[in-house]
Amino acid sequence: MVPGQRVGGDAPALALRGLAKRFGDKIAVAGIDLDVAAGSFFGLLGPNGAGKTTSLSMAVGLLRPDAGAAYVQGHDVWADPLEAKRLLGVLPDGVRMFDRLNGRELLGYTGLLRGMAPDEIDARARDLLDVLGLVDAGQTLVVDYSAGMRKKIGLACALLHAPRVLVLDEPFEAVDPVSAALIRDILQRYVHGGGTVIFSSHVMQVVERLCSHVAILADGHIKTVGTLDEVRGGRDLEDVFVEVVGGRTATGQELSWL
Ligand SMILES: Nc1ncnc2c1ncn2[C@@H]1O[C@H](COP(=O)(O)OP(=O)(O)OP(=O)(O)O)[C@@H](O)[C@H]1O
Repeated sequence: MVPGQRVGGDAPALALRGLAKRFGDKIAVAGIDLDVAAGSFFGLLGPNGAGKTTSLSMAVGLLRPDAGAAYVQGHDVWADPLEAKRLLGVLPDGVRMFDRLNGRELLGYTGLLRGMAPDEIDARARDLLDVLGLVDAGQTLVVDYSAGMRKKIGLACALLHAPRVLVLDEPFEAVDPVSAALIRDILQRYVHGGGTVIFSSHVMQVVERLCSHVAILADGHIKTVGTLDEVRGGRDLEDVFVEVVGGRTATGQELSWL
């Protein structure tokens, strides 16, 4: 039995074992191993095209890996999807929503798919729309939402069934600062209450402020992983990130014609 398959209280919230994906000649994810302990606030960092979305999509059962496995509290996401997905709340990036529903209907539909009772769905939907500042948008079709509003209704859908593990792809992208502060607060309270959050981001300040643990992904490989302090090593996270991913620095000569 591999460690990720341990079921029970001491199982990692999320364990990835040799997860790999290729698109044609492009190796998007090169066989990654990762353990996220329950109760962690885990930030997945990486430059554009590093493989973050591909990794998270495979980890939550949205994209079938070419090789490897993913376990949520010991339940194999692909072999035992019902139990794994019961524990999971997911905010995917770029996955089409049922956007011809309004916000309230989308939450209602999500709750019914989750097997929740209609009264409970109504009460929680009301709370979530209120907290996320979407009450007025409750009657608006999701197709007419702004990018930030779509993120927020997606987050509401992920939270609705009170999952134990949240996997959020770029939850702060396109969200205004007031909403971002609110989402940070909700997620911090969720982790203090024993939940686990794994999220991808490009925003170092958010990761430094929130995360207990960090991994940096580049070219489909995990380059470094550990507690925030271990990864930072007493430096700015941004400096570590640029060094780890091999970023170029400006010479001042770029686009001289501009
Ligand atoms: N459906 C697909 N078909 C072909 N190539 C893909 C597909 N999805 C992802 N890729 C490629 O796989 C690599 C990893 O993409 P991925 O979206 O996982 O990166 P990312 O780290 O999430 O990037 P970003 O920060 O820009 O969102 C990229 O080179 C991308 O072009």
